[in-house]
Amino acid sequence: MATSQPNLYSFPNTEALAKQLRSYVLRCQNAALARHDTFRIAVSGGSLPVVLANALLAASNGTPEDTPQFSKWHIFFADERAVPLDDKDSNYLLLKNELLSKIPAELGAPTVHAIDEQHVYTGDTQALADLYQEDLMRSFAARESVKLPVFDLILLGCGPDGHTCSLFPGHALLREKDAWVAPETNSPKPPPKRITLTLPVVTSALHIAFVATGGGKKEILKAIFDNDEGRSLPSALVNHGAGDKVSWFTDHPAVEGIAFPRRGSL
Ligand SMILES: O=C(O)[C@H](O)[C@@H](O)[C@H](O)[C@H](O)COP(=O)(O)O
Repeated sequence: MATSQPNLYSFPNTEALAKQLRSYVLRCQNAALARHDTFRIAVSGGSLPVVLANALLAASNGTPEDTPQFSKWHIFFADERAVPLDDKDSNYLLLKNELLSKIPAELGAPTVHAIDEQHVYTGDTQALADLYQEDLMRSFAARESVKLPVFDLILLGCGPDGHTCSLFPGHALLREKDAWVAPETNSPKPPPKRITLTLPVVTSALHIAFVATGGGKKEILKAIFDNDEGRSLPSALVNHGAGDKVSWFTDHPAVEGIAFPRRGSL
């Protein structure tokens, strides 16, 4: 467990949030490119792709620091629904529609690691998770000694029950220690079949950001940040496991009445 605390940022509206999220993601990108000339990132579904697109498709100030170098990005999915890639429930389709298809050609194209669609049709969610883990191994485990992949950045959402990725409260998956990617066959949020990064993979990332906006998130954020009973919620477990590597990007309605100290800028 980390001894440091997560960073909780709160902004007046989603435009202000997107601006700061852009700075944050590009700082992570620039540090990663300086380190290993590639930027390995995982993204969630839900409301995140829209906010991310607002952040990244905004006009650059023209400096290299403020420019997404998409050709050096490897984008993975923090979780994905076991559906074909053109299904309305696919996180890949959502990201494609909101962001990937709108990236101007001069910014280059990212390498996107989608699930193996053929294994969606077999209905074998374990095999789907295993194949995605193999994809991660090809990208991260050049050496056999690599125990866990270390993403440069993982971008997450937080559900009204405190779930993140497809890690749901009280689920045995939260105790997974070895697998990098695991199947979920009975998700309380539809569709039921999914694959997800496991908690050790999430907390091993260099940077982890949650985006949670709107008054509908108020109660669950209070439970995560202010109440001891919320400690076992999946999103709280990310906070406890990764400490100040975690940054929450929220708007004011989502954190109304929360005692945990918050900041208004990076
Ligand atoms: O594919 C999914 O279902 C998501 O990855 C899931 O973990 C999502 O991030 C949360 O449910 C928050 O969703 P919202 O941002 O829409 O509240």
